[in-house]
Amino acid sequence: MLRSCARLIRRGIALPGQPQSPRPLPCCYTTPRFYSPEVIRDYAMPNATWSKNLQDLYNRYMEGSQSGAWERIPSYNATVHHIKGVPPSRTRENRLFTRNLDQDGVGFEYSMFYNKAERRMVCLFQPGPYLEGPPGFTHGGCIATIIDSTTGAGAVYLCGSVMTANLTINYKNPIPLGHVVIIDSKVERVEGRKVYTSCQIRSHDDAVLHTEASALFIKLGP
Ligand SMILES: CCCCCCCC/C=C\CCCCCCCC(=O)SCCNC(=O)CCNC(=O)[C@H](O)C(C)(C)COP(=O)(O)OP(=O)(O)OC[C@H]1O[C@@H](n2cnc3c(N)ncnc32)[C@H](O)[C@@H]1OP(=O)(O)O
Repeated sequence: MLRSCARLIRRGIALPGQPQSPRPLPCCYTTPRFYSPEVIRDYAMPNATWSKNLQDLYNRYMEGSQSGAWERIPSYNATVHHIKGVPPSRTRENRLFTRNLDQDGVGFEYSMFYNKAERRMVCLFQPGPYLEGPPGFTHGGCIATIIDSTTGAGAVYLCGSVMTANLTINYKNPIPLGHVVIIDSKVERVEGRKVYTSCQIRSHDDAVLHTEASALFIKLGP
């Protein structure tokens, strides 16, 4: 028992009633074991794994972007590239959770469009086979992730840097893997540092309401 407690403490894991001891980052975070520098790519562009439904919706919003109503949001595989601009190649191992797989089509396949006048961020989403929860359906945590990312991107585009403080989700109908859905989010109001957003997920043809959600983001300092 004593020996296993000592082992936990050595690994920096806090025992009940004890503060967590500082410990160095494991080497997998500090040495480039998992990545080699790669050319930066915009993941929000069509690829061969997109279904006709996803491609058709994308084309429709791209037409909307020609009138200036909608703006396509580029998407890279590290959050820092959104904030600091895009270097020619990746230099860090960290990856954005929704863009962390090397193979197209198996995970989060999506593209976002922003409507500034309506404070809306829309995400066209095709969940791949690696996002399974119940057999054949999308995992609820993945649905939460794409809602957080869409409402969060809407809050960022309106207000700058934010963090999610609260996310409330009503799962109404399961989302079959491979089916295309539209995540339609809106900034409802801004009160001081608080940014209130709402969101609905509907099937690509608008026939099924899959999910309803609201999220609160807090604006961060400069
Ligand atoms: C993010 C940048 C992305 C950039 C991308 C750009 C391009 C777009 C591309 C791709 C989209 C990607 C988008 C990704 C989105 C993902 C976001 C996440 O996953 S964030 C990780 C999960 N969230 C946390 O880990 C937060 C942990 N919590 C905190 O750090 C703090 O609690 C924080 C910052 C939320 C607030 O802390 P305080 O100290 O700054 O502020 P206090 O004083 O506590 O709160 C301010 C006000 O807010 C209320 N408040 C705070 N939390 C609340 C809550 N849970 N419910 C209700 N009110 C709350 C308080 O009551 C206070 O209100 P009163 O001013 O007094 O009226």
